[in-house]
Amino acid sequence: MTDDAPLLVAEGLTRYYGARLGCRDVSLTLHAGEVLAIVGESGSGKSTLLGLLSTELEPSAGAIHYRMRDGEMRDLSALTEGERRLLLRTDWGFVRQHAEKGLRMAVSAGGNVGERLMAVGWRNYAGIRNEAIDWLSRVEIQPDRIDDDPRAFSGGMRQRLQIARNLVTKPRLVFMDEPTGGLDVSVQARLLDLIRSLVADLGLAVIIVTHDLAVARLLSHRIMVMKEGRVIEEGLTDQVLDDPREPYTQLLVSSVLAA
Ligand SMILES: Nc1ncnc2c1ncn2[C@@H]1O[C@H](COP(=O)(O)OP(=O)(O)OP(=O)(O)O)[C@@H](O)[C@H]1O
Repeated sequence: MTDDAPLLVAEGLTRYYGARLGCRDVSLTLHAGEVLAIVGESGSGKSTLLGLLSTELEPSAGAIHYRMRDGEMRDLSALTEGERRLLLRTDWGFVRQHAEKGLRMAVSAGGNVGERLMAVGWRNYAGIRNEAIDWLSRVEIQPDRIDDDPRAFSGGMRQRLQIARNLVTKPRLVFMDEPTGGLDVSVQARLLDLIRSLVADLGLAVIIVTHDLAVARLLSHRIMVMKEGRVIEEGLTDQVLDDPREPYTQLLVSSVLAA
C-alpha cells in the first residue's frame, strides 16, 4: 500500500431516522493530511454524516473503509467493539462544539490530556505530566493551570483544552463539529488560527462540519455542500466558494457576503 492510498473511503452512506431522511447516498474519499469541510444550512444532514463517518451512528445503507496504521483497509462496520474504541481513543480525535461533551469536566486539565496518553500505553507519571504541560502550552494554556478543572476555564480555553486532549495522541484523522461555534468573534479568530497551524504542523486529516463558510475557507482544501441530506456540490474550497455552480451554493455564499 503506498502513501497515495486513501485514508478513508465512504460509499453510498445513507441514514434514516424512522421515515425522516438524515442523509442519503454520500460518497467521499479522504487522503492523509487533507481537510474536508462539510457545509450546508441547519438540518441539511451535516451532523448525521459526521456521526456516520465517526461510527457514532449506524448507516441504514453504505460502507466506510479506513486505512489502519498497519496499512490495511478495513470495513469499519466489521471492527470489533474493542478495535473501534481503540481507533476512537488513539488514531482519531473528535472536537465537539460543546467542549463539555468532549472533556471530562471534573478532571484536571492535565488529567484530560494525560488520560488519552494512558490509553495509548503511557505509564510514567512524570512523562505524562511533562507531555501534558507541553500540549497545554501548544494550545496557549498557562502551565500553572494544569491542576484546574475545565469548569474554571473560559469557553475559548475549554475548546483549546479539548483540542490538546484530542491531538496529544497524534491522531491521523480528526472530526470537528462546529469547533468555533458559539464563541465570541475575537475568540473564534484566535482559535481558528490555532487549529489551522496545528493541523498543518501535524499533517492531520480533518473532516469539519461548519455552517460558517469563512471557517471552511480558512481551514479546508475541499468542500462538500449539503442540502436536504444530499451532497449537491463539491470540489476545491476556493473554486466552489469563488465560483459556485449550484444556485443553492450561490445563495449560501452570497448570504455570507451580505452578513
Ligand atoms: N436523532 C434524530 N431523530 C430524528 N431525526 C433526526 C435526528 N437527528 C437528525 N434528524 C433529522 O435529520 C435531518 C438532518 O439533521 P442533521 O442534524 O444531520 O443536520 P445538520 O446539517 O447537522 O443541522 P444543524 O446544523 O442544525 O446541526 C434533519 O431533518 C433532522 O431533523
